Amino acid sequence: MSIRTQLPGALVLEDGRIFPGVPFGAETDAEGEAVFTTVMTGYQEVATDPSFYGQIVCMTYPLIGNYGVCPEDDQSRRPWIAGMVVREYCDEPSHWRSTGTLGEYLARHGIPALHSVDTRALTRHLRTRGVMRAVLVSDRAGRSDDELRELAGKAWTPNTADVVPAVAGDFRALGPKDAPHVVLIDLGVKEHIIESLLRREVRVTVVPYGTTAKAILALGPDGVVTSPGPGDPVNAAAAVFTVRDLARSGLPFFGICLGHQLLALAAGAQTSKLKFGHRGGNHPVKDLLSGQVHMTSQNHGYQVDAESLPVDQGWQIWMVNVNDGTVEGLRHQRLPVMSVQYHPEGSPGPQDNQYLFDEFLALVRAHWERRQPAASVGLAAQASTGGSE
Ligand SMILES: NC(=O)CC[C@H](N)C(=O)O
Repeated sequence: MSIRTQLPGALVLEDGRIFPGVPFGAETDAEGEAVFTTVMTGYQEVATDPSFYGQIVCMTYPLIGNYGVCPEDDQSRRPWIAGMVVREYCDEPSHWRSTGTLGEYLARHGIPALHSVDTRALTRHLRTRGVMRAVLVSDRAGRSDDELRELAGKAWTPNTADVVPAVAGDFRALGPKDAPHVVLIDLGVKEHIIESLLRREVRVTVVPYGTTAKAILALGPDGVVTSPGPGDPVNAAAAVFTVRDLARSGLPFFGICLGHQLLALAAGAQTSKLKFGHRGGNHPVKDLLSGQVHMTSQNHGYQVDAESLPVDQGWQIWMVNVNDGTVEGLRHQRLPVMSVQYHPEGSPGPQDNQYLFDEFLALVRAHWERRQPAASVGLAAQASTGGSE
């Protein structure tokens, strides 16, 4: 028996492969879908990104935990991952913002993790075979490999039901009252999306999953954002009609990740599962209108099927992934509607695509200005240019 097989814990995949490891975090078992992300930093943002709900995340970057955790980096109210798998874990973090270790943090939330796992072999396996069901066991003692394989084969995954209600948030009114008004449909939003909007001095009303288009329009928005979220988009049916009605209403609309997939479904297009998804901080995406390539932060397992998009109804593929050609953004020729499959807010990942919030909010501001009485628009313009007379 090699030393590696004597490690106390293991990640067991549904196809029978076993990856031994040493437990940290909560000493318990977890089930979910095994996926990998290639981001080099941002393990806390990954853990608290609701789109990772029900997934056991393998971090390909080989050293995790070295800068600890801090409350400001949380992207939502708690970590949602089912488990984490890393190569080397650092339990003695060093960073001026750190308030504790990743292990304590995961333990506090009941989430198990493994270190000393051969994450390169695991990643190559998932890339070749595709993401799959898995169980993470902290202590294998008393259970045979075959018993564990059976558990892995029956593991729950977030792909078979509507999992948005598990993560989605409540109603929130944020930002200045007298400002362009964005309504954000929260399907599992990351805080940095909300911060990216508020930083640009708009009013943001966060509404829960299930809010109807009629109720949203009654709030008097100047634009609507539909957030990222977990699971298979076809299961988030409660939002498809809402998105369809809002996109058709003529209001500026920005769909992000799950929001982009729901926009495509609302347009009559189809979505499908990618073999191993896009999760990382350096996915190149080409804007087909400008010809520019941007480095993007991504976390998705599903895609919009390009050939199913009703182009005869004005829908356009705006962006594509340079690595595999998948659809990364949509626009409409007549409606002020845009969507991206990636994360313009980064966190983790590059901030290069923050410009998308500027582009969307330019549409939102134009809508707001059209609604103002002529005299007050003049005053607002004077105030914003520093005019005092
Ligand atoms: N980040 C997201 O919104 C992900 C969307 C969807 N759950 C997917 O995996 O494709």
